[in-house]
Amino acid sequence: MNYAIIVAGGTGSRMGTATPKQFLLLDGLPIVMHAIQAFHSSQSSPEIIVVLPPAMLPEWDQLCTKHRFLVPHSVVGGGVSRFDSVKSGLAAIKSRCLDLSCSIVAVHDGARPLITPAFIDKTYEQASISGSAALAIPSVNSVRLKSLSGLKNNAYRRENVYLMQTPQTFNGLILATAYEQGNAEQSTDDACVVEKKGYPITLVDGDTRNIKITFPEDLHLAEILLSARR
Ligand SMILES: Nc1ccn([C@@H]2O[C@H](COP(=O)(O)OP(=O)(O)OP(=O)(O)O)[C@@H](O)[C@H]2O)c(=O)n1
Ligand SMILES: C[C@](O)(CO)[C@H](O)COP(=O)(O)O
Repeated sequence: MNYAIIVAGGTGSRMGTATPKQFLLLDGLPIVMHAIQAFHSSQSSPEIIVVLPPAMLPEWDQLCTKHRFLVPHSVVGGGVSRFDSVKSGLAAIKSRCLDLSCSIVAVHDGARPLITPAFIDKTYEQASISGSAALAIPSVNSVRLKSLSGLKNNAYRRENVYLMQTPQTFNGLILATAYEQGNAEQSTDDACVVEKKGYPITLVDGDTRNIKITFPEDLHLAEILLSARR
């Protein structure tokens, strides 16, 4: 069984809008609904769990009705950090899946609306082979690393640097076991959490257009990228 956890429980503080960014409109539809739609359209056809800010739960049905959004999914409340929100999504999967080792679970940012079904399917296929599959793109800029003291910096081979995207997709048991660790709350992505538990991460070529909406200018870029698709 395939599952998708779409994390949309953040506040979007860097975006600076009163409405959390994942509910802002992109081409007339809330950003997070684009991501949900892409998973629904994928051949992997996962059961979709959307993690929302708890305060948003009572309004969600009305938002779906307003936008005639009929894609099947369930919703759960998120936590203070992305880590906590993924855990909420995993708890929902655990309550309905008897054997997690037979499942594949993708985690995707609700703030990445331009993901396509083809890239989603690539991660499910690879995770079913190697247990993990995280989208990543190579750095196109030169890279320097700061020393631990922060006082020096040195050139680093950019060929060795990959920028992580989502979805990040895993065998369900691997992901659930990794998220039981108490010392991984600071991890910024799922690959980090899984790696901390000692599992290897398989990188899958990502897409430069699969941007995360973080700052206001990202929304303008997303509009342009979306119109170029048509
Ligand atoms: N407590 C949280 C924090 C983040 N996220 C989700 O994780 C994704 C990536 O996080 P980010 O882009 O950093 O979103 P925010 O945390 O909302 O943004 P900011 O850091 O600017 O406040 C987003 O889809 C966001 O909604 C979440 O589900 N629960
Ligand atoms: C998961 C992620 O999108 C991979 O690039 C990213 O790490 C999220 O980080 P943020 O600090 O929540 O923006």
